[in-house]
Order: sequence, then structure tokens, then C-alpha cells
Amino acid sequence: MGERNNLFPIFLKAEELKILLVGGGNVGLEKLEAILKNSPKAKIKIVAEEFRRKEIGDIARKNDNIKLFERAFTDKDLDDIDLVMLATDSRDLHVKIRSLAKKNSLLVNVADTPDLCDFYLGSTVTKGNLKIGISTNGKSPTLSKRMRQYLEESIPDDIDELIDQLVEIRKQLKGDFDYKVNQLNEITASWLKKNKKDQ
Ligand SMILES: C[C@@]1(CC(=O)O)c2cc3[nH]c(cc4nc(cc5[nH]c(cc(n2)[C@H]1CCC(=O)O)[C@@](C)(CC(=O)O)[C@@H]5CCC(=O)O)C(CC(=O)O)=C4CCC(=O)O)c(CCC(=O)O)c3CC(=O)O
Ligand SMILES: NC(=O)C1=CN([C@@H]2O[C@H](COP(=O)(O)OP(=O)(O)OC[C@H]3O[C@@H](n4cnc5c(N)ncnc54)[C@H](O)[C@@H]3O)[C@@H](O)[C@H]2O)C=CC1
Repeated sequence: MGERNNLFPIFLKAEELKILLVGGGNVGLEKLEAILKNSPKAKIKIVAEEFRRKEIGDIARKNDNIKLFERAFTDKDLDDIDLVMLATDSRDLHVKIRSLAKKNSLLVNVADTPDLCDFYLGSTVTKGNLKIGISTNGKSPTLSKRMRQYLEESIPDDIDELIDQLVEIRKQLKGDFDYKVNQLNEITASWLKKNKKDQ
């Protein structure tokens, strides 16, 4: 048997959390864009001695939820933070911030260092209410990206209508829990068969 991905996926309400991002270079920008692509109103505090002025400056100007501090990291930056993402060019600094953050029981991602990560970012496909997260266990971000592109093309853009229909049906179903589960399973099974026949 080969290796197996044992990561546990969760979908964070990032717009209700305070995220600290340290570092504003290429990697910092990539991670900032990854957060905002999924959660445009996420509250992000960026601390960087220098940063990609054009891109990160523009994003921060247009978005009140992003606070940009042009200076070195200080220990107090961890106060009142829920989640930490590090993207500087210093492993020593990453190790130091990580150990401070762990004292506050914070979860930490270090963009270019899987062994220092409590969690990884994944590629994501979003179609309305549907979101699919993809992980290669930290092995190949490129494969994650290709899988995202594949799924983005193959999942119909109107998939959200199926979700809306199920919400309506779910509201109208009368009966106990088991009855509802059975009904919802039956209805959706026939949708799958129908789609197969259509192909
Ligand atoms: C472990 C992880 C930690 C984390 O960042 O959370 C991590 C780590 C590293 N990334 C590296 C490089 C690249 N990262 C990308 C892209 C993405 N990276 C993302 C996630 C993750 N990257 C986590 C694992 C995800 C998983 O399990 O699959 C994505 C999915 C999410 C996002 O960041 O938005 C996003 C795709 C978004 C999309 O398009 O869908 C590309 C491709 C490209 O840009 O085209 C390259 C260049 C090609 C290559 O190297 O593969 C390197 C090498 C640095 C070096 O060479 O030293 C490391 C460090 C290492 O592996 O040691
Ligand atoms: N750029 C890329 O695509 C890749 C980068 N990497 C590695 O990832 C790391 C980050 O890469 P880049 O973003 O390109 O580097 P970068 O040099 O452009 O950015 C580093 C950022 O960290 C900030 N920083 C450094 N010390 C700080 C401190 N004490 N407090 C606050 N901010 C501080 C800098 O001001 C800057 O914003 C590097 O170690 C690099 O070797 C690895 C593979 C690819």
C-alpha cells in the first residue's frame, strides 16, 4: 500500500476570523490572494518590512478589512489573532513565530515549509454554494492546481440550482429524520441516473 492523505479538511469561516500574515513578497501575495479568492471579506493583518507595493498596496487600499503594517514582526502582533500564516524569507523567524503562536494555541501555516505547518492551503473550486477543496498532502501543489482546473471545467456552472432545489425539497419534507434522509437519498439517486443517461 502506498501513502495515504490523513489530513482532516475543514471549511473555515475566514470572514469571521482574524488572520495574521507575516511577509509581503511573492509568496505572501500568493497566500493573500488565496484567502481573498475564497473569503473576500476576511480580516487580515499583514506585517512586512517590505511588500509588493503595487499588488499588496492596491489590495489593502481597496479593502477595509485588510490592515497593512510596514515594519518587522513583533510578538504583540499575535495578540487577538485566530490563525497565523508566515511567508517571510527567514526560517529562523518562522520557527520563532511558530513557537510563540503555539504558546497561544494558534494554528500556523508556513507557506514554503511543510514541516512547520499545522495546516496546508488547498486548491479550491467554488460554484455558488458548492466548494471543493483539494490536497496532495503537501506533495505537489502543481497537481492540486491541475485538479482544480479539471474540476472547474467539468462541474456545471449551474450546480448551485441543484442545491437550491434540494433546499426547497428539504424544507417541504414532513416526517422524521430517517424518512427525510431516505427521501433525499432517493431523489438525488435518480438525478445521478438521469445525468448518466444524458451523457
Ligand atoms: C504544502 C503547501 C503549504 C501551503 O502553502 O499551504 C505548499 C508548499 C509549497 N508550494 C510550493 C510551490 C508552489 N506552490 C504552487 C501553488 C499552490 N500551492 C498551494 C498549496 C501548498 N503549497 C500546500 C500544499 C498543497 C497540497 O497539499 O497540494 C496551493 C494549492 C494553494 C495556494 O497557495 O493558493 C496553490 C495552487 C492554487 C491553485 O492554483 O489552485 C505552485 C504552482 C503554481 O504556482 O503554478 C508552486 C510551484 C511548483 C511546485 O513546486 O510544485 C513549494 C516549493 C517551493 C520551493 O521550490 O522551494 C512548497 C514547499 C514544499 O513543497 O516544500
Ligand atoms: N517566490 C517564490 O515563488 C518562491 C519562494 N520560495 C521561498 O519562500 C520564501 C519567501 O519567498 P518570497 O515571497 O519570494 O520572498 P521575498 O523576499 O519577496 O519576501 C519576503 C518577505 O518577508 C518580509 N520579512 C522578512 N523579515 C521580516 C520580519 N522580520 N518581519 C516582517 N516581515 C519580514 C520581507 O519584508 C518580505 O515582504 C523565501 O524563503 C523563498 O526562498 C520558494 C519557492 C518559490
